[in-house]
Amino acid sequence: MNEALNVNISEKHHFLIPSQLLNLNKTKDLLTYQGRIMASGKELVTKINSSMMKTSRAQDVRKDTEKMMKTYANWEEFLLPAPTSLAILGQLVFISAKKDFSVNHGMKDKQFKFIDHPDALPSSVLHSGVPENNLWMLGLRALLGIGVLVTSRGGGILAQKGACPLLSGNSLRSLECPRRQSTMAQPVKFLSQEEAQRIDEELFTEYQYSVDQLMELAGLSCATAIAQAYPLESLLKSRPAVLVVCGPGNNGGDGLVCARHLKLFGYEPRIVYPKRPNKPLFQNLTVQCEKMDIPFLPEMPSEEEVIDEAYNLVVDAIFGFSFHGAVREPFGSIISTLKKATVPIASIDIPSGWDVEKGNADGLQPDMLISLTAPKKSAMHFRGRYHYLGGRFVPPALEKKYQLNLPQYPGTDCVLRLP
Ligand SMILES: NC(=O)C1=CN([C@@H]2O[C@H](COP(=O)(O)OP(=O)(O)OC[C@H]3O[C@@H](n4cnc5c(N)ncnc54)[C@H](O)[C@@H]3O)[C@@H](O)[C@H]2O)[C@@H](O)CC1
Ligand SMILES: [K+]
Repeated sequence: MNEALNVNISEKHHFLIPSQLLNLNKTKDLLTYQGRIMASGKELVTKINSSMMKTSRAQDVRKDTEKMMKTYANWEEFLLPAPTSLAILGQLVFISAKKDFSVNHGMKDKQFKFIDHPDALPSSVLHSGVPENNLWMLGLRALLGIGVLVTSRGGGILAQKGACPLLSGNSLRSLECPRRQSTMAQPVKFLSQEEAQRIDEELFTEYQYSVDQLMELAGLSCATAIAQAYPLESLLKSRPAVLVVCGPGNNGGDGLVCARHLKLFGYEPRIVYPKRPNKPLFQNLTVQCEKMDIPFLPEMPSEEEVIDEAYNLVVDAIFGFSFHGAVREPFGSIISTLKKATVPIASIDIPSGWDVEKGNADGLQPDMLISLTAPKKSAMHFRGRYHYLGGRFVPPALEKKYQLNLPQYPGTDCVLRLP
């Protein structure tokens, strides 16, 4: 068997299975995708056989395997501009794309072209119907805790454990994952409150950064991550309104910067800023927002229904890693209202009101968390959909000193989605 197969697993995603790892005669088992896609062996064999016999023209493919393969394209054309591809054992395993493609059309000798990049092994996984492969993969997955990464054009990673962060890029460069092996062995560090504060201090004193500098990068990361997770076109309300609730410290400052960038990205932020520090940094950030026509609300809407009706998202920039003790007013009431709201909440650095290390099971349960610099211990209790890392400004020497084991950000991106 020397043909690669393209097997549809959902409306949007396709698996590409290289020939050497798939033996149709032995295909008895299941094709699975993280427990979501299941095709019984017999059914799978039938589908695969039917697709293999009808791959000479795209129309045939479309006609006979409508759900399996749609319009054709040379798969190589899609590697650079469109989907993310994965490699395993030095071979391309699958391509996922919103666009349709075919691997059998126009390829020399109908051979599948391998991409030699064994480093990508830990970040991808093959699910084939071959029992031996299944066993092998089960063992490998158990060993490495790896999962499948499926990405789609222009979209973010669809949440897979152990997925190579670089693979969120959409070019062949994304197959390179130079720091992955070390991060597999040493996962990203979750900081204690004291460590977070020491790193913060060191950045300003030893490394001579100004707060404005890092806050700008932190706020930009937050806006970028939000735009990735909640793209404008996905918002349910007709206006892309976002409520940004800012607290009295630097976390609140991150919120102001985030609001400014969200506005530049096309969102309509509105800010609640009840306790404004009397410092030039925060005053300047406030003026910048005002001059960009970002409204400051006179007070927090006290009813959650109002928030749910008017906003697509709430950015929680109330407290960060210096929070401690019981929440004082007016933030106690604000957090209570947010707890009752149903719109997604994106928390900057720490869900406000959470103990920095222990979290808070009865507190806010945000849909998104953007950890800055490195996640704090409380992030282990985060149960929302999107956990991003932002604040790509840590000097390597500082990273090394605190053994942060930060994962590699993709290309020039300032954010990275964590598993
Ligand atoms: N070091 C870093 O990596 C960076 C950190 N940044 C941000 O800075 C944050 C830390 O900022 P801060 O140290 O100013 O602290 P926070 O923003 O976490 O909050 C401190 C403020 O909250 C108040 N507060 C604390 N506990 C309270 C309670 N129980 N009830 C009511 N008010 C309470 C304090 O009085 C103080 O005004 C980080 O979480 C992050 O968001 C970024 O701005 C820049 C880079
Ligand atoms: K926060």
